[in-house]
Parts: sequence; structure tokens; C-alpha cells
Amino acid sequence: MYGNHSTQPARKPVTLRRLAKMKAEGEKIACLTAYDASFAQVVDAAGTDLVLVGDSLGMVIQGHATTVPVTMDDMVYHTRCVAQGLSTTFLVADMPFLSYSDPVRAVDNAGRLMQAGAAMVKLEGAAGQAEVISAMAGQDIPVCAHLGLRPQSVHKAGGFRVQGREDTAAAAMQADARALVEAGADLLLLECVPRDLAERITREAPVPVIGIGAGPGVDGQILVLYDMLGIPPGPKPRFVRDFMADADDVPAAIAAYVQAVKSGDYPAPEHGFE
Ligand SMILES: Nc1nc(=O)c2c([nH]1)NC[C@@H]1CN(c3ccc(C(=O)N[C@@H](CCC(=O)O)C(=O)O)cc3)CN21
Ligand SMILES: CC(C)C(=O)C(=O)O
Ligand SMILES: [Mg+2]
Repeated sequence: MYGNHSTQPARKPVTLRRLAKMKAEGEKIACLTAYDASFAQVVDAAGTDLVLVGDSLGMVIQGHATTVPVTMDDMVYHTRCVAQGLSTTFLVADMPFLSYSDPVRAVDNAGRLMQAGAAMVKLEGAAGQAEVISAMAGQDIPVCAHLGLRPQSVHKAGGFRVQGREDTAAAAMQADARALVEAGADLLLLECVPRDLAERITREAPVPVIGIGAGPGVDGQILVLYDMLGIPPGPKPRFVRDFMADADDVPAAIAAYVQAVKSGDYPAPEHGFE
């Protein structure tokens, strides 16, 4: 089997407890998306702490303009594929659009993702999702709440835009973060949020906070795998850094990303929003 020639010492499986310990000790959590077993193997071997099977697959795998067309069957299929490629990385799967519109549906659908190999599910939500999160928590399903830019709301929001810039929006996001942790969220993810707001939410949150376009003051970083490998043509979101540019091959680029997150070298000021 190739992929098994690593000289790294064997690593214990990453768990929720381990992620909480990393927050407490200030070790940055390095996260990436993956959608298939081959990339999952490379991401795992690079020492990535957490892999997300993102509904961004609707854009990077399926070629849609948004994540809205992604179905539960799509997410289950890709979660199974990624689970095959991992040995120790913590596996999170996105709940797609409308798959968590009420607590019963949410628990049923989260159960499908857990049985496909996820250790946690992620949903996009504000305080309105507290009931859904508490139903999942009641079934011991680990949950990540995704706040800030919520791509599934693109048609309501009128585009992919930075969130929480005004004082009232910032205060509302802080209140949402509190409410969702109170409801049972085990992890928070902040997307495209001004760095000061992200830092305030992270300081206050008793659970780890992962950021994308949220500055350096969070507990960990995530990027879409294809973005950090420089694959999508055309303009890219500001938070993206192309790690292939200075790497000899894909495993080296992914290892450089993990290293840059751990050392605090990524994200730099130009990757965030004031
Ligand atoms: N390939 C890919 N990468 C992603 O990061 C990603 C996806 N797909 N699909 C789902 C969501 C959508 N995402 C996006 C998409 C666009 C922007 C964007 O254009 N951002 C502007 C900011 C606009 C503003 O200032 O309000 C930027 O310059 O970064 C951000 C996040 C993040 N996620
Ligand atoms: C961008 C990340 C956070 C995500 O939700 C996805 O890949 O779907
Ligand atoms: Mg997503």
C-alpha cells in the first residue's frame, strides 16, 4: 500500500477531548476539507487534525455555483469515501441545505452521516437552530455550529459576503454563538468574520472555534482543499493561500499548510477582514 511509508511516529486518533485540550493549551487546530479516499489519505498522513466533508463539494466536485443543490445522498456517499482514507484524523460531515429543518429530520439525517463514518456533523445556523442542536446533543451526536457567512443562505443574503461588520450584527453573532453552545454545540466554525469579533467569540467560547477568513485569533483554521492547492481558476476569496506555489508535490503542499497553521504563519493579515 502506498501512503504507508511515512516516517512520522504513529498518531493516536484525534477526538473531541483532544481538540478541547488543544484549545486549552493554545495548539492551533489544522483542518482541511476532503471529498474522496485518496486525498483523505494524503491529508491524514500530513498530520491534519480534522477533515471536513464539506457541502462545498457541490461547487468543487459537482460544478454548481452554490452549495444549495447538494443532497443527503451526496453527503453520505462522500463521507463513506473519505472515511475509507483516514486513520487518525477527526471526521466531520456537513449537513446539506434543508436536511436539518426540524429536530426529527435533523437527527435522522445526522444519524446517516455518523453511520457513514463521521465523528461529528456540522450545520449552518443562528440562534434559531438551538432546538435542532439540542435534539442532536440529546442523542449524543457531536455537533459543530457554522456561523458568519453561511453559504446555504446565499440566496437570502444576496451573495457570499463578510458578516458581523456592524455593531448590531456583531452582537447578534456573539449571542448566537452563546446560544448554540448552550444548546449543546461541541465546536464552532466562523466563516468570513472580522478578526476582532472572531477573537472575542473565541475567547468567550468554552469549545474550540475554527475559522476561515476569520483571522488568527481563533483556535484553528480550515480551507477548502482544492483552493489551497491552487486548483480553481479565476479570482479567489481573500482568505485563500495557494500552498502548491512553493511545494514540489501535493503531499508537501498539504504538510506546509499544516505547519503554517501550527506556527501561526497562516493566516497572515491579508487573509482576513478588519
Ligand atoms: N472553493 C470553495 N472555497 C470556499 O471557501 C467555499 C466554497 N468553495 N463553497 C462554499 C463556501 C462559499 N465560500 C465563499 C465564497 C466566496 C467568498 C467571497 O467571494 N468572499 C469575498 C468577500 C466579499 C465581501 O467582502 O463581503 C472575498 O474577497 O473573500 C467567500 C466565501 C466559502 N466556501
Ligand atoms: C468552507 C467550509 C467551512 C465548509 O463549510 C465547506 O467546505 O462546505
Ligand atoms: Mg459547508
